[in-house]
Amino acid sequence: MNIHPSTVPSSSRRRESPVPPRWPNGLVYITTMRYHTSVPPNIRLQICPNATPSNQIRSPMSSSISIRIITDTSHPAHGQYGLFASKKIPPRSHIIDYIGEVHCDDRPDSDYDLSLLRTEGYSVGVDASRIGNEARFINDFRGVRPKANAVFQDRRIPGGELRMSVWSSTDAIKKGDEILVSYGEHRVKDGGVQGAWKPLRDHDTFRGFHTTPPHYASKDPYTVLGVNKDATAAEIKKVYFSLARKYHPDTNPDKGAQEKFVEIQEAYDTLKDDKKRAAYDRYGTASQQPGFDADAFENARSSFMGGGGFGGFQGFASGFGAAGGRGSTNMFEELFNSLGGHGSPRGNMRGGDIEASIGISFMDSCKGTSQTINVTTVANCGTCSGTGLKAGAKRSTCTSCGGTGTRTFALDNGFHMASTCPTCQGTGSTVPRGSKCGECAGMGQVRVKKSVKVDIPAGVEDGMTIRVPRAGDASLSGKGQPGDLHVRVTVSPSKLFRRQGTNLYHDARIPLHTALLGGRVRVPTLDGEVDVRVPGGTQQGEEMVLKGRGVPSVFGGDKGDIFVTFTIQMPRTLTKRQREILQQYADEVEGRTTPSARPTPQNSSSSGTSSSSNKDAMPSDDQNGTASSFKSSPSSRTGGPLSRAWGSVRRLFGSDTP
Ligand SMILES: C[S@@+](CC[C@H](N)C(=O)[O-])C[C@H]1O[C@@H](n2cnc3c(N)ncnc32)[C@H](O)[C@@H]1O
Repeated sequence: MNIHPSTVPSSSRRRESPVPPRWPNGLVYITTMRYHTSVPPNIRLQICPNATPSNQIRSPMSSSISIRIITDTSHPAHGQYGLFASKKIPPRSHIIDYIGEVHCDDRPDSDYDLSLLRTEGYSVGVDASRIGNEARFINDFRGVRPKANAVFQDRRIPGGELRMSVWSSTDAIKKGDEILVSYGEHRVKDGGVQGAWKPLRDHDTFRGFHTTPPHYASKDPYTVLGVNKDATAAEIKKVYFSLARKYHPDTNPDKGAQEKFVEIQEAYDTLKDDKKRAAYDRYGTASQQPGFDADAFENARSSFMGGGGFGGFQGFASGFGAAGGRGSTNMFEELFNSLGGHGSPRGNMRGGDIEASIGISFMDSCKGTSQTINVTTVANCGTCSGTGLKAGAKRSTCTSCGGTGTRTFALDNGFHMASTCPTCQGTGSTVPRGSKCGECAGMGQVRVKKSVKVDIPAGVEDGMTIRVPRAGDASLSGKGQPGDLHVRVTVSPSKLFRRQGTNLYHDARIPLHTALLGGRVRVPTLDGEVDVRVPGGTQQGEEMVLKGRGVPSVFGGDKGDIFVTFTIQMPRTLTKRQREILQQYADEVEGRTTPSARPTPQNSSSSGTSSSSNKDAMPSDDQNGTASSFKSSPSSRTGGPLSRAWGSVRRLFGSDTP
């Protein structure tokens, strides 16, 4: 079990870029992602492998966009803002990243919450409702234009952070045109766009996106249409028409017809266009993604792969996959593995860490305790033993990524970036239709509640985190180690002690006569109360130290001390006799003689006894032997008139003489 002080990072202050023109007051403009506390450390690591989130990567298009108020009264978002092209934006160009607050909590009221990733049971969003950049002003195309001219596509930026980026689609965006995306069909209701950008919780197709995923053919178009690689344009067209007629959703009531129809459309879109077909033949499915740049791809190939020949994207992809048979030293493999890995090491990747909190009493924090907490973790499905398959069924290689678990596409700056394959969620394989395990719906994993015993060592402090190894989520592959459970400890404050490190501080209230004459006071310790002797002449605020009675250090070492601070309680009223005696005391202190206030014979003798020894004013250890030092001021050790009045004062104000 490991313990460390809370390390919730206080985000360092960064200089942000100047606010763009027409940025509304009251909104915070940021160019780096902010991470909300709802993002667990393991998820944050998946999104941003580096400790510091990268700055907004300035796209070459950043000077081509501007925020404008929508003045067109026919626009459904009239009076609101939109993002416009201030210069021509070429097709398939990276326009901007969607920057905001990365979070894992539910934000049902935000209209600016865009889904970034779904992983390990978490739905990660980027919410730009209060803080964000220009991308938050991008509207939906419905009611504005017949179709969207931009798409969302996730990507890893140089530095490794996962971002949702906006790209122009296959056509250029003209200067002055509004940049419009599709928020997704489900968001259109009664002619208006409602609650846009919110996550689609239970829709497989939209995994990883709140919005419609960018449209690009993810399957082999030749296979989809059932034509040979060397089929002529006329042959392809003929097959397409016959398949389109067969699967058209208007005429085919089958459940899967619409999906098949879309696949056919996508395949035909690729093969009917000579350029697209040639790109597909050379680079595979990656070539159909927005932003794919064949030249940059070639450059990357020659620089990263040493110019070695390979036949196309699929061949390339297998270069870093487990089954590819290539050496494991190419840079892509290293990059991918460092980003969460989709090559062979992924199979053994440990499960995710989970977090929980626990509340304990002050006394338990000092003495240590053991508690059982209930947590919900991801566990391998008991029915299919984590395979996600029905008995006897087999997984098939993911056709979107060729089994690599990663999709690669080109950025407009010439880099190629990896992102988790949305079809297989990085596993490299999919469960064939009808083969899914009924218990876990093909996931191989289920969420289970379990009890975990957490040993809390003596000395733990408020805000510390205790790590319970391997009590977290099961590994995705079922082969790696489970993640850890991080338990944040909240310690309730004590009414008796203040704590500083291993030392404890206690305020002991003592009556005036005990302070003056000495006496005893009951002082709490971690092992029960002890009787502490108060030296006569104790001053307000003086301290006594009970050595070794403090808290043990959680990191090992000696126990601290208890510091007892004396607070003297003054009587609010005095009887006549008390007043007389005090008057006598005052006279003596000030050198006056008042007959009426002179002490009686008994008083004199008592006073004489006390004054002769003056022992009450001397510091002494308590009878339990715990008090080992006493810090007193020299002024408390005065004798003379004070000592002569001791006997009277003792009789009048108290009886607990030492
Ligand atoms: C992400 S914001 C877009 C920026 C927003 N127009 C603004 O000024 O802040 C999403 C919101 O914009 C509005 N919106 C965007 N596209 C729309 C459309 N096509 N029709 C109606 N409202 C739209 C809706 O109010 C929606 O909740």
